[in-house]
Amino acid sequence: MKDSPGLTPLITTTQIRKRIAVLAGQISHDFDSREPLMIVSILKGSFMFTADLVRALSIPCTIDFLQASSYGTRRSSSGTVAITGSITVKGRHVLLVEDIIDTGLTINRIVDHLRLQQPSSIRICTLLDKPAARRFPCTPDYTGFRIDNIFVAGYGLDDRERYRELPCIVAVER
Ligand SMILES: O=P(O)(O)OC[C@H]1O[C@H](OP(=O)(O)OP(=O)(O)O)[C@H](O)[C@@H]1O
Ligand code: HPA
Repeated sequence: MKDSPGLTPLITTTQIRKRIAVLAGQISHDFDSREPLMIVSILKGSFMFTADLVRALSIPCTIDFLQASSYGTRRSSSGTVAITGSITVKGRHVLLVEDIIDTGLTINRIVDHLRLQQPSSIRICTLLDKPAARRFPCTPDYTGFRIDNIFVAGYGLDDRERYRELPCIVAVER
């Protein structure tokens, strides 16, 4: 990890790799008999998780992206989610891939947005879950790690656009 004051290691690269292998096994098993799974990666935060997850799957999939932004350069949600990108999910089995579910606002907005198109199913896979921070109900179908209500960065997640490139998850001092 880069030598930066205020960053405390929380989840190592090895722990992430091992957990993704388990998640990918579960997802591959659950969607085995269906048509290609439609992976929808929620940018920016999930770019690294998505890249590692899809390489560990043993089933066919397609990969699309939506960008959702509500934090901007803050450490708390602005309360509104800007969704950009246009994808077609009608009749598809969709797996939303998130880096983190915190208040739950972003994932709820995205699910509502995509349901209008009548997909066959929508499931949620998140690397990190912060249940103690939830303000909008959401129970992910696949979770990498449950964490306390602390601000984290690395492995795609940012603190004011910094640290996305770290290969591990760190806690950020407030
Ligand atoms: O559950 P919530 O409280 O809505 O928080 C989770 C969302 O917040 C982050 O996105 P952000 O808006 O920071 O955009 P980014 O992924 O581009 O960093 C993260 O990537 C999730 O999408
Ligand atoms: O803890 C977090 N870190 C980075 N981005 C986030 N978006 C919601 N929660 C977080």
